[in-house]
Amino acid sequence: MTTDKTNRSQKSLRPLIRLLPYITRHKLMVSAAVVALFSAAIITLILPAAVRRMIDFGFGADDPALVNSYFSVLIGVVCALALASSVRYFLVMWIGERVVADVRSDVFAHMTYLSASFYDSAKSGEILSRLTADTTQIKSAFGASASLAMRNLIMFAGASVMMVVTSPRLSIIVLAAIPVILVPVLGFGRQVRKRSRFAQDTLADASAYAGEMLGSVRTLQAFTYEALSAGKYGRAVETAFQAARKAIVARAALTGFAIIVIGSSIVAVLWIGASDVFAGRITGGELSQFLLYSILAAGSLAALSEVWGELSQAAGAAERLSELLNVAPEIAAPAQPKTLPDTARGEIIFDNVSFSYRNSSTLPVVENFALTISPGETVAVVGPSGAGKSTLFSLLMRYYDPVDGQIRFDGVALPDFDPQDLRRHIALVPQDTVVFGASIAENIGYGKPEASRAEIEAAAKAALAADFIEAMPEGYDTIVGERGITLSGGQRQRIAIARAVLKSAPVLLLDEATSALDAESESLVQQALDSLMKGRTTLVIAHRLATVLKADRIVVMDQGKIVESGTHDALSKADGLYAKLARLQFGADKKNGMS
Ligand SMILES: Nc1ncnc2c1ncn2[C@@H]1O[C@H](COP(=O)(O)OP(=O)(O)OP(=O)(O)O)[C@@H](O)[C@H]1O
Repeated sequence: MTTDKTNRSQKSLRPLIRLLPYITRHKLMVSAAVVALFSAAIITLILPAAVRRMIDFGFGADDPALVNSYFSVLIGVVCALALASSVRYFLVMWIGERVVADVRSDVFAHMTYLSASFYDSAKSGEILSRLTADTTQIKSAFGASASLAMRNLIMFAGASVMMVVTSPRLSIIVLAAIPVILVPVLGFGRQVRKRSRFAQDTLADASAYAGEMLGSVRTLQAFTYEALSAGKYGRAVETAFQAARKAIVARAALTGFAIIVIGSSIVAVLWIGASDVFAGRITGGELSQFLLYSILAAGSLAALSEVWGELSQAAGAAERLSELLNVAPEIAAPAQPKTLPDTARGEIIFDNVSFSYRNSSTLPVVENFALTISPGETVAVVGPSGAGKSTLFSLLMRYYDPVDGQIRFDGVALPDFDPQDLRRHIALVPQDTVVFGASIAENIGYGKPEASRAEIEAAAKAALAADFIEAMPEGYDTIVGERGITLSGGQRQRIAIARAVLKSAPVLLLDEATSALDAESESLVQQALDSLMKGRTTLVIAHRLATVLKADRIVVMDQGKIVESGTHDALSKADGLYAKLARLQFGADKKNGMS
């Protein structure tokens, strides 16, 4: 997604066009900024003409009164310039900040809708880097650079016209130098663009690595991997530095080159101009005026060459953000989605479903899977690791669509629903509960965003979590997760159960924890689950004998297929895969398994 595209479409500033809608949204501010830009440029262009008149008619005619009146007008001009410039600065920076804020929110919002298959191959650190580093580049482009470019373009055009008006002869010398400057500038610009995109890509890769490492810092320390990972990150940052260095070298060379060409043509103009004054072809004032205009024109051109580099960098950043915005969610709502009533029954049918993950080998992970789960029924799925049990859940939640066959919820095929509507009717209690860096109340509230505090507390009670929550320093307002209190495995699970209670969905997907909870936590979790499962269609990936004993039916999966199904007693007698698994996983007899 990154470096492989490094060399693609770097020839233009075209990616910036994608950002135009973000700018045109603020028409008033943009028009005001353009007015301020033009005013500041025009006022600056008046100055050399005023200087010439002062020299020729004030000093030349030995008229101090005229010089005095010029100076007082000049103070007024300076004030007007100051006002126009500060208004321009404010408006232009405002637009830059606004555009970046809008782009950031849009990219993040878009990312939250992308499908599981996108995240199977994407790196979250890299996306974060795009959200922060790339948008910052765009800010500087739309804030400073775009306004500089416009101001300098206006100045360059105005100053060039005024140069020709002042002295066509001298103008020819200056204008002849322009192609000599522009051609290499464009060449260098391309180099800068290519190299800075490479630097940004490398940095994004390094950020992805840092994010992954810091996210699992305990594992990193457990394997004494500190020095190795620091070295790896250091090398990645070094590569980014080297890439940035190359971009800087190209820009430095560009700046030096521009100054030499521009400086020499100014000296040449002065030289020839001086002899013209001696020969009486122009006045001293005209030469000063011409010189000031050519300095303005040259200054604008030099600034433009720098701005070109910055805009090119921003184009790279915009291109990378466009890539993200162009990824369409694979799982989307149909044009006319069917809706599930609040009283949905919760009947689930897997109709000869086959599925394989696109990013791994083409071997089917689920194959011809056929299962009907009646409303209110509890089905336990057991099977060896990698059999495809969790994949069933992913298919039912519609993170992925089957390659073949169909899954139906209350008789309607899943793609006929809006995925959000479908997911609102399924409560998932995962094996590893994710606890967010927020208060306990907010964490439980994930089950139902509009839930009241009383509902949240009732859900916690039903999940047998109220006691440990109330014992915490700030009760339901205690911050947990990142930078807060870390919860134990059993506590996390009860938070997940509370979420599911709050959600009160007709279908419950339960992925039992494999990690051994202590006997007390386990019995609390089990009790909480028992009351949650009542009256709901439940599909449970079972790791405990207690669960399989309670299930209405047990389905045994191996290599994506159902190999056996029935009750515990019937399957134990059959002496197939279940009997083997039961001996290994749940212990040889019921007593062991229940403990
Ligand atoms: N996101 C994914 N991308 C590619 N392959 C995947 C993905 N998730 C799972 N797999 C593969 O699909 C197969 C089935 O995985 P799944 O997680 O469904 O098995 P499971 O029965 O739940 O295993 P366990 O009991 O160990 O959790 C495995 O071979 C796994 O490597």
